[in-house]
Amino acid sequence: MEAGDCSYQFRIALLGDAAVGKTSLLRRYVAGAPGAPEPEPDPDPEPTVGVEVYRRALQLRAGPRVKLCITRSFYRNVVGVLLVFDVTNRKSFEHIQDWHQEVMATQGPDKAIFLLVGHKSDLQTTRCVSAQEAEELAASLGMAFMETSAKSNSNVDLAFDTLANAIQQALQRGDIKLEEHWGGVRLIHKTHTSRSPSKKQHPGPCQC
Ligand SMILES: Nc1nc2c(ncn2[C@@H]2O[C@H](COP(=O)(O)OP(=O)(O)OP(=O)(O)O)[C@@H](O)[C@H]2O)c(=O)[nH]1
Repeated sequence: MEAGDCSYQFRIALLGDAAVGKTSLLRRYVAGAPGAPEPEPDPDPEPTVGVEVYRRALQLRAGPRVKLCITRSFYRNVVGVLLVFDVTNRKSFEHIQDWHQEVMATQGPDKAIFLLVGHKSDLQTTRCVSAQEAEELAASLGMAFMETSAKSNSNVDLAFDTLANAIQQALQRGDIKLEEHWGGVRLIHKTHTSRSPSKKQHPGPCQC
């Protein structure tokens, strides 16, 4: 596959307890796209209802471009999951394994790449989950760990970039496979998308 000939579409979900900051993280990431304004996290946003899809394109290190379709609640047919806890909320950390198991039970093992995210890293004085224990949990679940803050815009782009590049590497290794009826990953051949794409090889535009 030539990097310039095609691009990917990855479906990604952010999962975690209420109020850990999923919506703020997503909004910060999408607002960080070139040309977009950068809002402050909403100090008291309404709890999110329904499935909102956020989109942002990025360039993978290996060459291809990818469009991320990101939700904060829907986790069937996703290839990547950010498991988010709040570093100042111990319960949200303890629930991470439940979120992980729920994804595995919903779509089967070896279908998704995970990244553990300790969010609100700007709140150092009220932190109650150490980076070390989060690293240990991540290692035990076979995933990487990163701390982020939407408020101070720390590691927000890096978290999504890390997940997207890990997905691409898993695809290259064959650990994750393109499947015709699975929306987690789509491959879009740029030179063919505008004229009669074959269903198998050219799955078409974003449908997330
Ligand atoms: N200090 C700090 N506060 C944050 C950060 N991100 C979000 N918050 C605050 O945390 C609260 C919850 O943020 P949301 O983004 O609504 O969290 P959520 O996980 O989407 O919540 P639900 O919709 O209930 O699932 C809000 O008051 C945000 O302003 C951050 O990085 N640092």
